[in-house]
Amino acid sequence: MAAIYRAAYRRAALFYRSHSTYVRKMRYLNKLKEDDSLCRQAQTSGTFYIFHNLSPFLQKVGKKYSILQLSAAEMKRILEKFKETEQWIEKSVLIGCSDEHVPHFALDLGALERSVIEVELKGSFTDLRKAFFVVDEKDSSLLASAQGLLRWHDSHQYCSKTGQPTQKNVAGSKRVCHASGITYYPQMSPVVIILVSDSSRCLLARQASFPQGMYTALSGFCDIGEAVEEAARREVAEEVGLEVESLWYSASQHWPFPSSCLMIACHALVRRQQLEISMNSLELEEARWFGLEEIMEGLKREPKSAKQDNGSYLPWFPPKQAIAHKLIDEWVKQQTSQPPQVL
Ligand SMILES: NC(=O)c1ccc[n+]([C@@H]2O[C@H](COP(=O)([O-])OP(=O)(O)OC[C@H]3O[C@@H](n4cnc5c(N)ncnc54)[C@H](O)[C@@H]3O)[C@@H](O)[C@H]2O)c1
Ligand SMILES: [Mg+2]
Repeated sequence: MAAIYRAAYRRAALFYRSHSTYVRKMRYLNKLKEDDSLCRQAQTSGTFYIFHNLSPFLQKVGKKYSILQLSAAEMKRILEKFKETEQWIEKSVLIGCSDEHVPHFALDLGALERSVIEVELKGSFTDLRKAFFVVDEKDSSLLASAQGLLRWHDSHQYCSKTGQPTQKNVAGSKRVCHASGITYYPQMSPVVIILVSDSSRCLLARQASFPQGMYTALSGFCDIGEAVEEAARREVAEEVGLEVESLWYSASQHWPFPSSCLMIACHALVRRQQLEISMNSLELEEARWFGLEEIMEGLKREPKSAKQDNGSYLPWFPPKQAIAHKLIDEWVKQQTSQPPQVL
């Protein structure tokens, strides 16, 4: 028996020595997703981020907003206040873990009285459209993915083939319809976002629904069967009537509005021979070229200071939490650090 334990100990020690903190963490999370009883046990020692009808709970200290992590014991105390049983904990979804393998869960308390929780925990459930932009950047991506997963569960309670209820696994990484045997997995919609440039200017556009004065890069949902490159070329052609000459990938981001998009951000150069914009006015209100100076001024401008005395608005661009901001920033860096490219 002792030999078996020694061998197991040696294997564990080897695993710890030969894998980084990151690898161990990812392996642990993967195990929690696959193993219901391990995950149920993890819920008793994990921390909880709470939501109310998809709005995350925020606390304000001075001018700073932060998200609250409840311990399992605090979570239990809140639920007991409502005479709700711990069964509620089963509704939570796994959203990550610390380097020390403390698992993090998100739980939507939408069925409970909102104001009672707010008074008890000294904070407020805040619409994600505000919360996303006022918390620290790492917290905004955590809120976005937690809300995305909770939203997906909320809207996939029934099997689309049989109409029967689906059941989530403990971690919330899938739902199963036991009548049909179909397994459903959380989904995101791929969206391309493209910053078009003619090498000395870049093209930004606005939709009529945008806040006044805000311009951003072109974007669009990928069609089924399309590669990212094809979607990017099609969107540029559809929205502004230009043909992309070359395209390169920059970065990606999970974007929670209106619901779970995977933003795939690219830079594109268009043919110098055809720089005339032919805007699709069903989708866009305005699309135009911006020079470097105007972009640099727009990046410094706050939405609040964009309104002029005559009622018109000076251009401003999405905040740093949006991947469009990164694309615009990168374009400025290209312009200021490299000689202009000749097509
Ligand atoms: N994070 C950022 O920096 C950033 C910047 C720009 C746009 N976006 C996001 O990109 C998304 C798409 O941008 P867009 O409005 O230009 O797209 P778009 O040009 O494809 O037009 C939207 C239209 O596409 C159709 N559509 C096709 N597939 C869809 C799907 N899976 N979900 C919803 N609608 C679908 C609908 O008719 C919708 O009205 C938006 O959700 C927007 O919030 C994010
Ligand atoms: Mg679009």
